[in-house]
Amino acid sequence: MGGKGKKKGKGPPESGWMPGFGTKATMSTYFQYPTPELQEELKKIAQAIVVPGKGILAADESTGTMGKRLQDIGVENTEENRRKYRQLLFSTDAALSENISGVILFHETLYQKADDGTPLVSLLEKRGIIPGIKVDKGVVPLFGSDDECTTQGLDDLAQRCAQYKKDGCHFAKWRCVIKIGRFTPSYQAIMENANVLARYASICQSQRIVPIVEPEVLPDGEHDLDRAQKVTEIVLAAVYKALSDHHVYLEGTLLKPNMVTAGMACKKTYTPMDIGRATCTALLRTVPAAVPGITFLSGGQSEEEASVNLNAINTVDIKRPWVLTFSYGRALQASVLRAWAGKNENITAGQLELLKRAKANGQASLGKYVGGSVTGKKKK
Ligand SMILES: O=P(O)(O)OC[C@H]1O[C@](O)(COP(=O)(O)O)[C@@H](O)[C@@H]1O
Repeated sequence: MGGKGKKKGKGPPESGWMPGFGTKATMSTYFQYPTPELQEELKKIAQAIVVPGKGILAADESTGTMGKRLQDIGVENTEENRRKYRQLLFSTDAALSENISGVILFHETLYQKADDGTPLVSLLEKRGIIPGIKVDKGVVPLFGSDDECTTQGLDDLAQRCAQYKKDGCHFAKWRCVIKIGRFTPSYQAIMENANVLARYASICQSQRIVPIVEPEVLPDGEHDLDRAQKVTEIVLAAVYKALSDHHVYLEGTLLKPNMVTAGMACKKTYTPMDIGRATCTALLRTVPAAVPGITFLSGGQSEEEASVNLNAINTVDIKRPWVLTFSYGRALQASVLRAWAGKNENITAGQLELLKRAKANGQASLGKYVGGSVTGKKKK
C-alpha cells in the first residue's frame, strides 16, 4: 500500500524520496498518498460494490432523461411521479440485494421520502444496498469542436461530496461522453474528458467517496467493432494516464465503461462472443489490475442483449484481473417502467420485473446466464 512510513506534513519525506526528482531540472513526482485509513475505507467500499454476483442499479437519470423514460409510458414528468417511481424501485423485496450491491441516486431522490415518511435512501440501507450519487452537472459542448463535449460540475464538488457522505452516500458517478465520427474523437476531447474525470475522482477520494469513472464511448454511428475497440482503448489509456497524474488511488475506484460494440448503424453483425472478446481485449490493454471492478453501462442495448453480452464478457477465454459486472440504467428498468405504467395497482408487477433483470445480470456477471431464462423467452 502506497504511502506507509511516509512523514506527515509539508515537503518530501526523508525515506522513499528519490534524489534528483523534484528539482528544477525534473518534474516533481512527490505525492502524499491518502492515509492508510482512507485507503482502507475506499478499498472496502469499492470491493463491497463488486462482490461476486452483484452489480449496480443506475437510477440516477437526471430530470430531463427521466422525462423521456416517463413520456414513453404516458406519465407526466413531475417530482411526485419521479418519487413514486423511485419508491417502487427501492421498496422491491429484500431479495433485490442478492444481485444489487449499490444504487446510484440523482440529487433529488436522496432527499425524497416514501409515502410513510421513510427517507428513500433508508429503504436501500435497510436492504444492505450501498447508496451512491451522480455528482456531475451534465454534458456541455466543447466550443469549436466537431460536436464534441465535456462534463461540468467540478467547482463546488468537494463541498457537495462532503455533504453527500454525511447523508449516506459512499460512492459517486461522473459521466463523460466521447463520440466516434469521421474526425472524432479529437485529441482535445480525449484529453479534456480524461482530465476532468481524474480531477473528479481525486476530489471524491478526498471526501471518502469512491469515484466511479465513466468515460462512455457512444454507440452512435456506422463504425465497426474494430474502430470501437481502438477508440475505447485510446480513451481508456488517456483516462488511466490522467488518473495516475492526479495520484488517484486506483484500488478505491471503479470504472464504468461502454462495452465494445459496433456503431448502431453498422452493417456488419457481430456475436456476443465477438463483443466479449473486443471488450476484454480493450480493457486488458488499458485498465490496471489494481482497479477492483468494472461496472458496464448498458448504452441503449436491450435488456436481454445487455445480459447476454455481459455473460459473454465473463466467459471469453481472455484474462480478467477485475470483477466485470453491471451498472445498468435502461437495461434494468425498461420492463419495470412498462409493467408499472404509472399505476399503483402495477407496483408489484414492476418490482417483479426488476428482480428478474437483476437476477439475470447477477448470473451474467458470473458467466452463468442462460439467455432468455428469466423471462421464459429464449433469445433467437
Ligand atoms: O440523465 P443522464 O445524466 O444523461 O444519465 C444517463 C444515464 O447514463 C448512465 O450512466 C448509464 O445508463 P444506461 O445503462 O441506460 O446507458 C446512467 O447511470 C444514467 O442514468
